[in-house]
Amino acid sequence: MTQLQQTNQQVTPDLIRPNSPIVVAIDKASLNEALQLADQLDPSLCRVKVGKELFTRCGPQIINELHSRGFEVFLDLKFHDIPNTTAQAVLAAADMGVWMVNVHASAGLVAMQESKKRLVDAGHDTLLIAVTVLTSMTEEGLKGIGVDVAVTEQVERLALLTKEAGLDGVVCSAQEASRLKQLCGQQFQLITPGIRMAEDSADDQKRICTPSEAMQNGSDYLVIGRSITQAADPIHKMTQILDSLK
Ligand SMILES: O=C(O)c1cc(=O)[nH]c(=O)n1[C@@H]1O[C@H](COP(=O)(O)O)[C@@H](O)[C@H]1O
Repeated sequence: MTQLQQTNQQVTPDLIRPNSPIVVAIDKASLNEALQLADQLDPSLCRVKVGKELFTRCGPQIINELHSRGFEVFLDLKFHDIPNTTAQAVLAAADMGVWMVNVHASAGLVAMQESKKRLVDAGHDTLLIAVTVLTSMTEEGLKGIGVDVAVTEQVERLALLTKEAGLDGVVCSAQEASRLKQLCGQQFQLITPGIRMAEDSADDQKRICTPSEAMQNGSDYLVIGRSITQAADPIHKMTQILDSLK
């Protein structure tokens, strides 16, 4: 580990490791709104995800604030760049002490391998996962970007590439989870957004599942945003979701 990396690393306070598959996507537009929501959530019942909007507005301060409240944080910045840039960005994320970080599998094998190597070399145990095909995409959407195969085929191809690179798992739709567990093994972690209760609006998500379907299919973690964050009572909604998993 270099001196620079050492000095960049945050000392993370003691975090609570919840026995829960739920990761709440805190897709809010300001530090205040994000913390207002976080203060209603319980770090023993869920983890939280910080994505592009919130991180671009608040920077590392939001990570520190969530850590100080005991939350394990998934920093979802979906890095997609040349290998050196991707790997250095992953290292910078891990230096903040986050629980999980992601890249796009379509950045390629070398970018993923290099990212994993820099985490290992720096002694980080941050989980590193790769996005396969966004849950907002359909076969038609893939065709539009020149990928002329079925969504499931592309998801499987990118999951196998991610496994080959030595990453911990992938982001996929829960609709693909049982097939990916067969293909990549039980240890390969499946993080699944696009989770909706039957009564919820799908919004811009295309490949969706209910929480219980997702768990039955083999998801390890359920990323849930608007169903919880835009509910009149987010805690009540989360309790309903947890009950639906019993
Ligand atoms: O990497 C992600 O978290 C992600 C990948 C993906 O394929 N689809 C997807 O929706 N996400 C994220 O998961 C969250 C889903 O939010 P809701 O649709 O509001 O539940 C958002 O923060 C997305 O950025």
